[in-house]
Amino acid sequence: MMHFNELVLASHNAGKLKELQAMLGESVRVRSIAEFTDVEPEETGLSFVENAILKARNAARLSGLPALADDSGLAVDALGGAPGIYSARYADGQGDAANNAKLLDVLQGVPDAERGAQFICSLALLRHAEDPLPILCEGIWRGRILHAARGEHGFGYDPLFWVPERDCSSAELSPAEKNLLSHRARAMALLKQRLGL
Ligand SMILES: O=c1nc[nH]c2c1ncn2[C@H]1C[C@H](O)[C@@H](COP(=O)(O)OP(=O)(O)OP(=O)(O)O)O1
Ligand SMILES: [Mg+2]
Repeated sequence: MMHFNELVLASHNAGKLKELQAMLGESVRVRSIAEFTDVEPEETGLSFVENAILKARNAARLSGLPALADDSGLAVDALGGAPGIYSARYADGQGDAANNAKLLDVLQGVPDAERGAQFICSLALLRHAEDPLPILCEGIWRGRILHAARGEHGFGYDPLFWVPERDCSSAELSPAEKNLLSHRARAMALLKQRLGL
């Protein structure tokens, strides 16, 4: 079991930060990496876990605090798991709307039965920048890619992600409900267990 008073969240994504903060609740004082830098580290890893460690290590180094990073993305069955770790960069850095437009375009004509997909979240917590044994947790959320965007909540690919257990898109879920079901919620539940929170 491990206790901190404070940790830094190593993400520059406002949607993610909101969700992670809500899930951590009052259990720990959360600082943002934005207090320490505007520069985003290059995500050079070939797996979610490598990128999560890289981002957490960078944040721990810059802040001197324990650091939690989230590397996540969408893996589409019909695309062999793409965009995967490249989800944020799918449309060459043009942002969420362009990423979603590209995904719809690439999946044009693919029938529902072949539109299965999953969100993946890899969390890495480093107690300090040289921590040789990061705490690693992951979560997966299965769904399917819609034919058009639905809903206004969330961020990223949420408007295109059909949630079978709720019969709506991820962007139609309330923030509280998404935070009970999502890949990030599952990974965070495991992390909280590991930390005794
Ligand atoms: O719950 C989610 N709902 C919708 N989309 C999501 C979700 N979770 C991840 N995603 C998408 C957004 C982005 O296209 C990619 C994450 O990329 P990823 O590099 O981990 O995050 P990021 O660059 O936005 O922020 P940062 O690296 O500073 O944490 O997957
Ligand atoms: Mg990123």
